[in-house]
Amino acid sequence: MHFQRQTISVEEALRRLLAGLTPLQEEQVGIGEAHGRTLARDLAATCDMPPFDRSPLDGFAVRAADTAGATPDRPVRLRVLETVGAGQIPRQTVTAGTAVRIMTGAMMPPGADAVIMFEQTEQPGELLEWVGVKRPLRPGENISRRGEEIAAGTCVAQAGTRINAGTLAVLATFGYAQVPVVRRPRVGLISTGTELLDVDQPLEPGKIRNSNAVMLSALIAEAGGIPVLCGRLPDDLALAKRHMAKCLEEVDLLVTSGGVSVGDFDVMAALADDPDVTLLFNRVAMRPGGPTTALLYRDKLVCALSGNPGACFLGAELFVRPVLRRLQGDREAGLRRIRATLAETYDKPCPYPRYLRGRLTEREGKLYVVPDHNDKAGNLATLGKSECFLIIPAGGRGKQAGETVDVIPHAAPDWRDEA
Ligand SMILES: Nc1nc2c(c(=O)[nH]1)N[C@H]1C(S)=C(S)[C@@H](COP(=O)(O)OP(=O)(O)OC[C@H]3O[C@@H](n4cnc5c(N)ncnc54)[C@H](O)[C@@H]3O)O[C@H]1N2
Ligand code: MOO
Ligand SMILES: [Mg+2]
Repeated sequence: MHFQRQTISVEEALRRLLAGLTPLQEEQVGIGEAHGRTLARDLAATCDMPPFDRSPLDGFAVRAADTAGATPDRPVRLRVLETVGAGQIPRQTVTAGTAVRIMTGAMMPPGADAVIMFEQTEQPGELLEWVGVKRPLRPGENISRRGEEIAAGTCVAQAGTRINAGTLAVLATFGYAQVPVVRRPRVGLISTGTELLDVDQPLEPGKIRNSNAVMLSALIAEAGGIPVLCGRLPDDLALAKRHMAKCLEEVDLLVTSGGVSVGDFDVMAALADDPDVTLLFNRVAMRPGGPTTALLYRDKLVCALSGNPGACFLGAELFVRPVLRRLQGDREAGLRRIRATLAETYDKPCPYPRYLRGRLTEREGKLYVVPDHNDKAGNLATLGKSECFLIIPAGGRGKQAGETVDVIPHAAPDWRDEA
């Protein structure tokens, strides 16, 4: 068994994982299916936005010069030529002494160079043949100019961007009914452990239900992958190899849980000696999840996470999520770190950096992180409440309340599985 292992940092482990990855192929999806997908190409504005000069208000389109000297007591009266609603094309030209009644979003009539809102005219709400303008306007006032926000040809969405509601609005505006996205990575999931029962099975002595598989499925889907459940494996090396090889044929990446430590039955650890395997790492300087392993099996990536639920969750967030983001072309795949003030002392010493689950709170403009003291690698009761990992550096006596620590927020879990 692999008692001698080279320990590498989390950053180095991530570097090794991402180094060999190239984004998967492009495919086209309808915009209705594009939410949560990742753009495969830069997309440009196909027209100016707005595409024509328009009114941002309900009011009157006028010539600013006509409104000089207007006051509430001495309004300037203009003759109203017509009414233009959004979507209509004005027929009249505004000339000296005239105005056009115009609605928000409607095209500006020729001749007009400003808009006055209803509220700044006499008798707003009444349909009259004239309008009394109660203040002077500057030329150009209250007009949204063609192309003022976005000029045609400008890049409006970049390759590698995760498509959210806002991106969808941009794509729709420019007529992208079909969207070029990166194919979603198919991720095989294998749970190792003779002790595992399915979720719907009654407990038996010495056994536990498989909680990692559904947790990992959800995390994979959140990161844009398609989880492919490849079943459970007893702790048998030959069987594990055969099963893994078969599963790998159908997927882009395999994620396993359990069997990475130095136990007699830790099958994933034993694979390190296999001639078909190139080991990327099998010990990371972190707690929990120190024995987290990554390897290439016949050139396909296998992330072998620790079986302990807390360590498995950490491994998935630190390593599997960035791998999936990179496979989808996200150039910034990696771990976003922020700094926060520790709200409660955590003074357990540890030879490696400790990645504690935590929650973020804000008080008087300052960001605090509250560590989860339910931090044994096998504990899972508080997983659902975790918002981030906070990092207690190696050695020393932990960190005192009030000290600053590095924090890795969980990626916003606003991506539900759309597979
Ligand atoms: N002598 C040593 N023993 C251990 C060491 C060590 O350095 N020397 N490291 C410990 C650490 S740290 C961890 S982490 C675990 C890693 O264990 P494995 O990844 O080999 O995982 P297993 O042994 O298969 O299981 C660990 C634990 O998790 C439970 N488990 C496994 N799979 C699931 C699942 N799908 N759902 C829920 N729970 C699961 C399993 O029953 C065990 O209790 O090794 C330590 N030992
Ligand atoms: O690396 Mo283990 O998950 O600390 O117990
Ligand atoms: Mg083990």
